[in-house]
Amino acid sequence: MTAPSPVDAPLHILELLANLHKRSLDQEALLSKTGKVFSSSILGELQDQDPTITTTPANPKEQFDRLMLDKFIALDQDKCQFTYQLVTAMGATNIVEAGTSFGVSTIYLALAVAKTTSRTGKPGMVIATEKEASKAAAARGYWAQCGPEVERHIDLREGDLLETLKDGLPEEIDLLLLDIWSALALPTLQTVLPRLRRGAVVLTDNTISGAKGYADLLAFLRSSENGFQNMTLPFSNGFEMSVYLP
Ligand SMILES: C[S@@+](CC[C@H](N)C(=O)[O-])C[C@H]1O[C@@H](n2cnc3c(N)ncnc32)[C@H](O)[C@@H]1O
Repeated sequence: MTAPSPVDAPLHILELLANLHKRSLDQEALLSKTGKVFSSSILGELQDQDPTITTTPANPKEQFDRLMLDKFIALDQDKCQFTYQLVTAMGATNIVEAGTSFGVSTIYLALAVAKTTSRTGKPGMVIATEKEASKAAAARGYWAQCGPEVERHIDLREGDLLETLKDGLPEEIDLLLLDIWSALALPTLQTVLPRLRRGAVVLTDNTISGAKGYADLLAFLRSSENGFQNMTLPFSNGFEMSVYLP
């Protein structure tokens, strides 16, 4: 028998999360033959399905971004629940999320931080990041539906995260969630790295199926001189848990 959800939250939030995960999976099923979205390689599959989509080799990134504008691409529900458990177990209160999209994983992070801050009295914040204004606005709408307990623990930084994460990070970060286009993962880690505390955790989505795109990140994480201990957790498509022990 499957264990019930570990997420301790009011019913309206659990129902909202279930609904958002379903919408995300429905979109992904339509979007990709493999059922998952990893990188701009999705463009070829999209064109097969809808010949009206034109890909211009000169600007595949722009085309990809346009196609992703209304897509959730939410972190899978079991990975979100695991992340919630981990954040709670660590007592993590300073978290960076790259990226945020419509804010599904952010809700789990904020719920876990809220729980720890109310127990310990420590301040805590999820620094969320999204470059698309329309996605950021929708995410804020979902967080408002969750209520002030969730909203007040999220600092959403709109724009390119390589800029928005440059300043104003807490002295010590407990956890970094890398749920971002693979090419951005290593630059994001390098931006946040100076603030990672000893014992901080970096979680990276899809490190089995996306191993090619993540080659530079995985080489960095697995190089002994960079201070990470890594394990690929056996979730669908892989979920890398890297503990920073320099
Ligand atoms: C996989 S989705 C994140 C899903 C989210 N964690 C969730 O579970 O709902 C990645 C998001 O990163 C955003 N993104 C891509 N490049 C970015 C950048 N340079 N700065 C900030 N956000 C970016 C995309 O617009 C997309 O919405």
